[in-house]
Amino acid sequence: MIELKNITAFQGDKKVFENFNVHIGHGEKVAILGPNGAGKSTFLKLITREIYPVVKDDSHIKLFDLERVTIWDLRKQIGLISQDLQEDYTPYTTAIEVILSGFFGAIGQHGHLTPTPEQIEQAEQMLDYVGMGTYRDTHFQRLSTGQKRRLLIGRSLIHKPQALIFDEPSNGLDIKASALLLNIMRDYAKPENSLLLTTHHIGEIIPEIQRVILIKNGKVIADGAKNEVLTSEVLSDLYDTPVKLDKHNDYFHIWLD
Ligand SMILES: Nc1ncnc2c1ncn2[C@@H]1O[C@H](COP(=O)(O)OP(=O)(O)OP(=O)(O)O)[C@@H](O)[C@H]1O
Repeated sequence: MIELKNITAFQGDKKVFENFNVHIGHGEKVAILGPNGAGKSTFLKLITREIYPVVKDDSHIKLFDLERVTIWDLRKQIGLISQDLQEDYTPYTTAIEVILSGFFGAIGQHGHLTPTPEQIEQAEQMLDYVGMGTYRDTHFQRLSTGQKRRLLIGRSLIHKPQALIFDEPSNGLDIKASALLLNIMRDYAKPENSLLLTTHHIGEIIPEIQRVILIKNGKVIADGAKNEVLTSEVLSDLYDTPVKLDKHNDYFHIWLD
């Protein structure tokens, strides 16, 4: 479904990746871990076409089995959560407009994007699902960080995408909202749906995520089955910090050693 081959990519003047290779198949659920600055968001931004790789003969990015995919096709296929997206919303967008914008792959609701009555009804149900029903017409600027994040979660799901791309989705969420996020991811993680999650919270790797990719300094240092990749030694090395890892009910927990 997603193939990055021999990718070289920059963020500003910083070369983040050189000959970077990753392949993710249909229906895979994958967690991407790595220290700050490792390249996790850059990887996701290559997929969402927020940044483009250096053009080279032997490199390509294939998305949804297409060499060429328009940004609009892409937005129909994926549901996205990222900090950048949250920052792109204008202050006067209302909560329901944030959700509705997901139908159009747009940031906010503009005059030329007219939702149908069915879409409005679905958006209202989604507001309830993410616990934001009482904020239907509240402006984005009047919401807390976690409330904004709940709206983005709703926005990412409303058009029933075949892949969710969640870049640190739990930023700013309280315990109840984090639990809601885990439930939402588990609900979504059906065999036909794909999920790519970056997180610094190991406990967010839901049981349905079976593959973990570790990135450090722009390189994949491990990629494989969760139970093989995630060990105290490997994570201590990844974060240059001694940590202990434990597993309980198919969830991992980490603490400082
Ligand atoms: N807009 C930018 N201009 C220049 N360099 C950037 C820019 N954005 C990111 N970088 C650099 O690119 C590298 C990779 O950043 P990236 O955001 O992909 O890391 P990350 O693994 O997502 O980190 P974090 O866990 O902190 O979110 C870092 O060295 C960072 O400093």
